Amino acid sequence: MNYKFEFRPYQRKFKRPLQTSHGTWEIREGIILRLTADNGKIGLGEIAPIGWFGSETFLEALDYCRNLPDVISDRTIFSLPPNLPACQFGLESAWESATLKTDFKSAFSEDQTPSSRSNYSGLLPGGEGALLGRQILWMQGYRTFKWKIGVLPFQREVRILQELAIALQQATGDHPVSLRLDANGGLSLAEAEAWLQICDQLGGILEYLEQPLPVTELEAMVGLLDRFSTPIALDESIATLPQMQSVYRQGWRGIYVIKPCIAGSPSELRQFCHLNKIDAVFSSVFETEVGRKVALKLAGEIQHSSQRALGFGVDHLLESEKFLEDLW
Ligand SMILES: O=C(O)CCC(=O)c1ccccc1C(=O)O
Ligand SMILES: [Mg+2]
Repeated sequence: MNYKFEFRPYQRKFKRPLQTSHGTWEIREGIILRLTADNGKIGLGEIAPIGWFGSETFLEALDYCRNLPDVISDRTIFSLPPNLPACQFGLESAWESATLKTDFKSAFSEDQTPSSRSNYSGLLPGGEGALLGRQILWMQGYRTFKWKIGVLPFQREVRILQELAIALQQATGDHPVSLRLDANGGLSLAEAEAWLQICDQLGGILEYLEQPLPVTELEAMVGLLDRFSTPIALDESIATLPQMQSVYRQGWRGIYVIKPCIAGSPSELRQFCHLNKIDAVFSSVFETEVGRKVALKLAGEIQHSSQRALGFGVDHLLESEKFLEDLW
């Protein structure tokens, strides 16, 4: 089968630049794909790379799209090299929706993704902003929160964490409350140990510490799993499927943060998660609704038994995605 291939780069601003231990992020750049099958059926897909995180860069993805012909075949879609994981995801998911029994709209009206905010983790603003941000997200219905650490000096962040934890412990309601910390690989071993000691003392509400150490420090992170009761989640270390497979073979039994939009082929991701019993948390890369729908559908197929909140509570951080309506 052949498909007409079209693509549109887009830019979407963060309302406030996002601070992580990798630096500041102001504009999310990505590419929307459109495949039109011979029978007229249309499938959309999204390429939303994060170069600093371990996928191809936006420019590498754009270069790949510019070099594709106007008409492509199934063979092209399923033979992308592993160094283009966000492109693999975008093309294959566009292909899935162009070849599905149902059309794009009805495929998603039967969509099973949870609509209650309590099933999602809300990403807090960095630094002191987390405290007010927590109140706002709470009122919107979030009960799981994620906060980036390794951005401000250690002592300042510890004080903010303690305030956050007290606020969360005092907040009332039936739904369990939890807090995730994400270091984006920016801690030293000594800092990670100090954080984990504090986390262990906070007890129940601390769900996990995400990617405390750089990608190269897997063994040290395995060591942390044994020495502290707060669980460790890998994120940057398992950005793409080959990395997930490698870490799994090396015996990682902590949490896996999966970002479907940069992991690679959705069908291979499905297969990996069905074959291997992993404790998975699905997570956004600030994609638009085109990629998010596919990612959440995958999460629903894979994460069904897990109680963990979906890491897709990020929309409040970005400007509107209305531009999607005028791309074609
Ligand atoms: O996982 C979440 O809850 C929100 C998404 C998120 O934090 C994120 C978004 C884009 C790039 C990196 C990350 C990250 O988890 O490090
Ligand atoms: Mg992370």
